[in-house]
Amino acid sequence: MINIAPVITIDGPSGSGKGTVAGILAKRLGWNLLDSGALYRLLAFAAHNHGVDLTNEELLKKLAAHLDVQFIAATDGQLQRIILEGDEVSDVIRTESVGSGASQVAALPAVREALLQRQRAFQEAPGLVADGRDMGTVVFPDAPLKIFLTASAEERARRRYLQLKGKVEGVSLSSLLDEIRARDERDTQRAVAPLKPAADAIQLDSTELSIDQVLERIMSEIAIRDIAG
Ligand SMILES: Nc1ncnc2c1ncn2[C@@H]1O[C@H](COP(=O)(O)OP(=O)(O)O)[C@@H](O)[C@H]1O
Ligand SMILES: Nc1ccn([C@H]2C[C@H](O)[C@@H](COP(=O)(O)OP(=O)(O)O)O2)c(=O)n1
Repeated sequence: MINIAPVITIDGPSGSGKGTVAGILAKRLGWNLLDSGALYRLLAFAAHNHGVDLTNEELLKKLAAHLDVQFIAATDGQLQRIILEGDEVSDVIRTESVGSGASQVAALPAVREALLQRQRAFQEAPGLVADGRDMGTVVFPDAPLKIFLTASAEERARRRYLQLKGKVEGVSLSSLLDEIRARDERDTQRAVAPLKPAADAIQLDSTELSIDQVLERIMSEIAIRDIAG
């Protein structure tokens, strides 16, 4: 049977605002949410716990195929919760070191293949908002609305700094900028499903836009296409 639940994809580099915007949109529309980056982060985190090297493609593929994870949807007053092998890991997977590990395992073709069906299974009625790097190019190529969200590396590092300051010890703006640039490089240069806009994506530079302004632009694209009923 053809899956007719519409998908809105939001791809882009780290700190461009994908996760924030996708979460608000999903809530506003009453749609499902796929944070695909969380899957790569969970895999890197699980690999660390199980002593699996981040270059061992064969073992990582098996781990990805059997990843025991539960996404508990956000409710009013509570953010989305992520449970890995019975433990709540929602916060611990958000560090830049797990992000860097995620970017490493994400470059392995067998890992991406193992996670593909798991991601597509999120496409359920009434619709799906999916954020990541290859949502519009590979995972949901038929999505009726694809957004490619960017911002300058300096602005993205500044946002991450404000987000982590006070929560994580020893964060510095200059090291965050270095880490963001290294991740951009790896994610755009890899051979499989690199970070790039789909040919039919709408590109949105959020460097000078507030979160509300980004949402307003996307809502007007949704209205033009009449995809949210
Ligand atoms: N347009 C924006 N202007 C200012 N801050 C933003 C904007 N978009 C997102 N942010 C903030 O930047 C940080 C990173 O956003 P996030 O959604 O996690 O980015 P991504 O998922 O692309 O890595 C968050 O603290 C978020 O509140
Ligand atoms: N669809 C996706 C999502 C994430 N990845 C990889 C590449 C990213 O650097 C890491 C982490 O992604 P995540 O979206 O959680 O990272 P940011 O919140 O943008 O910093 O995973 C991917 O290759 N494909």
